[in-house]
Amino acid sequence: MTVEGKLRTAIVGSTGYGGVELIRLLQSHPKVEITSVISSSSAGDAIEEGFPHLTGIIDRRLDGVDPAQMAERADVVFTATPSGVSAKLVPQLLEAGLKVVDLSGDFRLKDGSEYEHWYKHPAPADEYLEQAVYGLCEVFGERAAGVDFISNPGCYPTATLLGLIPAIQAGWIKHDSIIIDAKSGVTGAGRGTSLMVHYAEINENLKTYKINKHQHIPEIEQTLTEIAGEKVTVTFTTHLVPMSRGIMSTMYAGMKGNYTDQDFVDLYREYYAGRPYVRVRDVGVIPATKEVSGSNYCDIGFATDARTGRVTIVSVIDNVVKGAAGQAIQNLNLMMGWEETLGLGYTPVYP
Ligand SMILES: NC(=O)C1=CN([C@@H]2O[C@H](COP(=O)(O)OP(=O)(O)OC[C@H]3O[C@@H](n4cnc5c(N)ncnc54)[C@H](OP(=O)(O)O)[C@@H]3O)[C@@H](O)[C@H]2O)C=CC1
Ligand SMILES: CC(=O)N[C@@H](CCC(=O)OP(=O)(O)O)C(=O)O
Repeated sequence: MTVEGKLRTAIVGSTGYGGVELIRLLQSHPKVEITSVISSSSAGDAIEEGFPHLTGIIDRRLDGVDPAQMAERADVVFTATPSGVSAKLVPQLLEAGLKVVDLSGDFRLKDGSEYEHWYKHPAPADEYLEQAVYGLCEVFGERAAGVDFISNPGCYPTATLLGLIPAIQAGWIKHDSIIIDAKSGVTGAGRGTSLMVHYAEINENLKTYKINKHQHIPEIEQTLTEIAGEKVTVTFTTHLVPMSRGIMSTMYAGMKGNYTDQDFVDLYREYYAGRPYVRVRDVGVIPATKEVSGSNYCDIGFATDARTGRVTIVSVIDNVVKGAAGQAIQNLNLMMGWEETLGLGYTPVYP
C-alpha cells in the first residue's frame, strides 16, 4: 500500500484493448493507484505516445515484463495478456506474492486436458487451475472474498451465463435444448490486426466464426453443469458484427412449464436482487448493445412463446467493460472486501 493507503496496481498487456480499458476505469477508482503499466514490446515508451487519448491523464512510461520488479512496485497485477502468455506469467506473479486478476482464458477451465483440447496450448499446472477462482461476480461473488487469484470470465460466457443461470437453477428450461446465438463487436478480437477484422472485410458484413469450435463452449458448459447438477451441453454460434464494442447473446430453450414473460422477469429480478450491474428489463422490453456501451451493466430481456413452448432470452454487455476490464475491477473489489461498485460508476454512452 502507498502512503495514501491506495492499493498499488500493475497492468500487464496495458497496450491492448483490455489493458487500456483498465487504465480508463482505474483512473477514477478511489482505492487504487496505477503504479506500473507494462508492455513486452514497447518498454520505455510513454503510454500517451501510443494512446494520445490518455494525454494528461496518466503520465507513465511503459515498464518491461519483470515479475520481481512488479512485486516491488505493486500489490496486485491485472494480466490482460493473450492465452498462453498468462499461463506462464501468472504462476510467477503468484509465487512473487502478488495478487492477480487474469483476463485470459488460461485458468477458467478446471480440467487441463479440456483446456488443451480447446485452446491448443499446454495447460497451466493443476495447482494453479485449482487455486483460480472463477470470477462471475453476480453468481460466485462470495468465492472471491479474500482470495489472491481470480480468473476473469470470458466475454461471451459473461453475457450468456448471466442470461441462463437463473432459469437453469430454477429448473425452468430443458437442459438439452439450449441454443446460443452470440454476436460481438470487433474489439473482442483484441488490438492485433487480422484479416478477419480488417475494415474492408467486416464493414457492411456479418460473419459467423468458430461454429462448434469456440473456446468459450467448455467454459459455458462447465458452469451450467455445476448449476444444473448434471452435464449440460450447448449449441453455440458466434458472429462478428461491424461495430466496435458490444456483445448480444440471444438464447433459445424449451420451457418445462407454461411460464410467461412476467414469470421470467420476476424470477430474474429476485435472483439478481442487490446486484447493481444486472438490469432485468420490464416485460416486452428487449435490450440493445448501445444501452450498456461503456458501462459495466449486463441487461437482460425475455420473450416466451406459448405456441412453441420456448423462451428467447437476450443478454447484452460491453465486451471490453463487463466482458473484461469492468468485471476484473468488480472482482478486485470483491477480493478486497470493498464496495462492489468502486471505480465502476459509469453511465452507458448514448447515443
Ligand atoms: N477484448 C475483449 O473484449 C476481451 C478480451 N479478453 C481476453 O483478455 C486478454 C487481453 O485481451 P485484449 O486486450 O483484447 O488483447 P490485445 O491483443 O488487444 O492485447 C493483448 C496485449 O498483450 C500484450 N502481450 C502480448 N504478448 C505478451 C507477452 N509475451 N508478455 C506480456 N504481454 C504480452 C500485448 O502488448 P505488448 O506487445 O505491448 O506487450 C498486447 O497489447 C486476452 O487473453 C483476451 O482473450 C477477455 C474478454 C474480453
Ligand atoms: C470477436 C472475437 O474474436 N472475440 C474473441 C473473444 C476472445 C476472448 O475474449 O478470448 P478468451 O476469453 O478466450 O480469453 C473470440 O471469439 O475468440
